[in-house]
Amino acid sequence: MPHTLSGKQGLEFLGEMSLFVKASFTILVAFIISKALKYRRNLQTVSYLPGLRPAFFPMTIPGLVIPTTWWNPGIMFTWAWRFHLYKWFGSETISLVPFLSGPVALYTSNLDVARQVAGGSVTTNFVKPEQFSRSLLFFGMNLVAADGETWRTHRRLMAPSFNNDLYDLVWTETLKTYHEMIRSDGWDKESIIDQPVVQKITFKLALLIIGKCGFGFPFDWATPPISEDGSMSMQEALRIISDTNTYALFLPKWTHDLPFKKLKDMRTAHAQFRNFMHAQIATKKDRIHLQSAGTMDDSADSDFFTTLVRANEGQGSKLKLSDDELIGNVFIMLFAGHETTAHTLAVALGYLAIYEEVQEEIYEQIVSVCGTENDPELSHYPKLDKVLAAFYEASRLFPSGFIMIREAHRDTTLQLPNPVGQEGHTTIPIPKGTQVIVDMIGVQYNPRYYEKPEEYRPSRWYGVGNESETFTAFSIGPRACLGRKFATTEAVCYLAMLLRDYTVRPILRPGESKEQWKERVLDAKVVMTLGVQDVPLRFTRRT
Ligand code: HEM
Repeated sequence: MPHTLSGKQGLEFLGEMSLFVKASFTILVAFIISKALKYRRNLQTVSYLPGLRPAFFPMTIPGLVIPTTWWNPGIMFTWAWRFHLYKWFGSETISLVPFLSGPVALYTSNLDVARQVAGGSVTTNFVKPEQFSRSLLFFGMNLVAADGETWRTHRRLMAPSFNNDLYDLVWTETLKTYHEMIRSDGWDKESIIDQPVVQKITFKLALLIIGKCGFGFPFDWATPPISEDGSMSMQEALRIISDTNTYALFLPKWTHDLPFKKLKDMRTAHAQFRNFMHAQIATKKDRIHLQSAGTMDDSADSDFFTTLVRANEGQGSKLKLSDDELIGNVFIMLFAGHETTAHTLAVALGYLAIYEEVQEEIYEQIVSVCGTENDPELSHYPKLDKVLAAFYEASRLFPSGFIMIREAHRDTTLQLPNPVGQEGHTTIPIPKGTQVIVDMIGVQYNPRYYEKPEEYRPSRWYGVGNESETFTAFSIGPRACLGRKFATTEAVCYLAMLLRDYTVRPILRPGESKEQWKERVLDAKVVMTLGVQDVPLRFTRRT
């Protein structure tokens, strides 16, 4: 017999239902009120500075998976809105206050503000927040992620290795590697070489140069570094680590073991890379022990890998590194030392391919400085300022270190310079825990500093010295990039050889114009650093 509700039961049921609806409604109202109160508090925190009011903070899972829209800017908004963002709000420093979830932050495209937060002086009120440095800490504490006394120790240990002997070696090895590439990839047998993804060669080059010069690895173009079991090249492992770093950063740790292909690749790459580093460290330790015993000459071992391993062994320095710090620094130097340079070289070649007149101007300088027969020498470097400018300008438009995240570790203030044309500044309070993000894309597309910032114009850097702080893509102040001269030495040498021997042109799709190619190809993609889409190029040997 079908079960039916009596009148009394029906009333009770409706009563319970309405109780449930009432309870849900009350919870919803309480939730909305608490969010609204929190939102108001957050607006106070940023002194009601104009800015974005999205649902989520950009560096959260929704920020990563949902494309850039007005209600969810996502991780790419500083790139997607690079021409308008700060104009919209009439300020070079804006706030970002999510109304659903995530911390508040200030984003700045102003260099004076960047100096106040990212300069990294001893008395700084701002530190690198650990939750965002996590992607750099997979393998252990290191120079890039560290702060305070730990940072000072790591920097003091590493900085002396970045000297003229190193740059001499970088130059020599880049020349050698260029010739190896020409021979082993068969470029010497063809007059036209198509590279559908130029990053394949720029990444290989940059990894080999950091490996040879910074670590003394015995690899070359034909036999690049591979994992201990031979199953994965280290270039591939580092690419996967970089591509999947957002999973590692934002997904809870337990999810990393789930049986999805991306996660499996991530685990394999991490394991292979870790084994590779352990094997290299073991080999280096053996050498150091033999050298200490006087049975091996140590004059050739001046690379920073030796410095790190010695510090781990408690030799040669008062500064001791733990095992985790050793492996953390090995990873960071291999990583920072190649991905940044490789992306920027790909971008520079992409722009030079479409701006033929700029390419010709640079070619003429190369030939006038080095001739067409002999390889350039390191002493030519200062005279190849147009080559350096081509690289600098690529790095301005695609700054591989695209955001520098800092957090106030005590209550402090910031001086925000008034808009262009108005003297003075406005001081705003910054409560402890507030994030201040230096938007390097914003800085480098800021019309206050660059005329027609959207244009690729290497000439703006002609004559600008290698150390000049007017060039900001390597950051500023005591925490500026330690590898700047390393990167520019490698880039100038490689570009000088390549552009002297070959013309570079874009590989266009049928019916595609150069302008359309530029729109399609010279577009950013975020991995661990800011990269560029696959750049397809044609190299034609100059006769
Ligand atoms: C185009 C190439 C490069 C660019 C645009 C670049 C950019 C940067 C930026 C913006 C920072 C500051 C990051 C922050 O404070 O959050 C930085 C730091 C650093 N870079 Fe580079 N970099 C490049 C190449 C290199 C190379 C080749 C190496 C090593 C050989 C290197 C090693 C480092 C290190 C160790 C730091 C940390 C310095 C410190 O905190 O004391 N970089 N780089």
